Amino acid sequence: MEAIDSKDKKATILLMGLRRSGKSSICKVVFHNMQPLDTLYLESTSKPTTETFTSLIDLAVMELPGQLSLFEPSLYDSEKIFASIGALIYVIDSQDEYLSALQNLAVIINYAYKINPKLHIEVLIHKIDGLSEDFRLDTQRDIMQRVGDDLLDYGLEGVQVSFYLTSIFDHSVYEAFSRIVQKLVVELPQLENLLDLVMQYSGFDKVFLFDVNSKIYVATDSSPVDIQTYEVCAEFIDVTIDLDGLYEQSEEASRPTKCVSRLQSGSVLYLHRMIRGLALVAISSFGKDDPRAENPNVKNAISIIDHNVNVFKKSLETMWEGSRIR
Ligand SMILES: Nc1nc2c(ncn2[C@@H]2O[C@H](COP(=O)(O)OP(=O)(O)OP(=O)(O)O)[C@@H](O)[C@H]2O)c(=O)[nH]1
Repeated sequence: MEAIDSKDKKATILLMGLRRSGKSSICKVVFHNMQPLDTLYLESTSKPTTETFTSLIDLAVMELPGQLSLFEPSLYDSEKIFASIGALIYVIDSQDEYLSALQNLAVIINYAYKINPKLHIEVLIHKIDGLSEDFRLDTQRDIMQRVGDDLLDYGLEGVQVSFYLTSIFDHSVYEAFSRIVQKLVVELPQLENLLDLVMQYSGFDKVFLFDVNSKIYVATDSSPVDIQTYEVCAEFIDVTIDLDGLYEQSEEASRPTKCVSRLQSGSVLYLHRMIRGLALVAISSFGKDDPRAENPNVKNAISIIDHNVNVFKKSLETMWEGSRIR
C-alpha cells in the first residue's frame, strides 16, 4: 500500500462500506465513465483496490471491500492507512436494512478518529433513487440521529460527520465527490476568490473548475450550485473534449484549448482548458428575450473573457507550483 507524502501533493480518500453498498459502482461510474446500469453485473471486490487520478491535487481513491473485516492485519496495515488518508467516505445502502452498517461505521469512526483526528468523515446515504422524496429526508434524518447517538456513546460527540444523499443514476454522486475533494484542496478559498473575479468581469452566471476526466469540480465561484447548471456544464465537457487523447502530451499543442457554444435558449457556454486535466467551464444564462443574447458584441465580450481566463490560468499555474495538500 502506498504511503502518502505531502511533498508529492497526493491525497488519499478511503472508501468503505458493507458488501454490495455500492463502492465499486461509484468508482467505476465516476472515474471510468461506466454506464450506471452496467454496474449491476460487477463482481464483489475481494482485495483493496486503488484508483488514482491527477487533478489540482493528485488523488487516490482506495476501496476496501465490504467483505473484509476492518482490521484484517494480513491484508493491510489499517493504522498506517488511517494515519495517511485525508478523507474517509463510508457508503450506506439506503435501500437495505442499515442498522448493521451504522454499527460498523461507529466502530470505524472511533478507530479512525483516534489515529487521525484531522480526518474528514463523509457518509454517503446511497442508492436513494429507490426512495420517494419524503422517504429520502426521513432516512437522512434517522441516519444522522443514530450516528449522533452512537458517537455520543463512544464519547466522540465533537466529531464532525457530513452526510450526502447519493445515487449513481443522477449527478448527486458527482456533487458529493466534488464537495469532498474540495475539502482536501488547501487553496480553495483563493480559488473561489479568483473564480468570483472571473465571473464578475466576464458576465458569467456560474463558473466551475472541472476535472475533465471525472466531471468532479474541484472549485467553483461562491454562488450556490444548482444541479441543473452543473449538469449542463458537465455535459458540455463531453461534447467538446475528446477524452481519450486528453493527456497525450504529443498532441497537446494541436488540441483546441477553448470552446464557446450558444444554446437555443440563448445561454452561452464557455470552456477553456487549464493545467493538469482541468477545464474552466462557465455559463451565461441569457434568457431568450435577453437582448444580450443577440448582441453582436458578444464576440467582443469573448475576447475579454479569454483574457480574464488566461489571467486565471496563470494564477492557477503559480498556485499549483506552490501547492500542498491538507
Ligand atoms: N439502485 C441503485 N443501485 C446501485 C447504486 N449503486 C450501486 N448499485 C448496485 O448495487 C450493487 C452492488 O454494488 P457494488 O458496487 O458491487 O458494491 P460494493 O460496495 O463494491 O460491494 P463489495 O465489492 O461486495 O464490497 C450493484 O448491483 C449495483 O448496480 C445506486 O446508486 N442505485
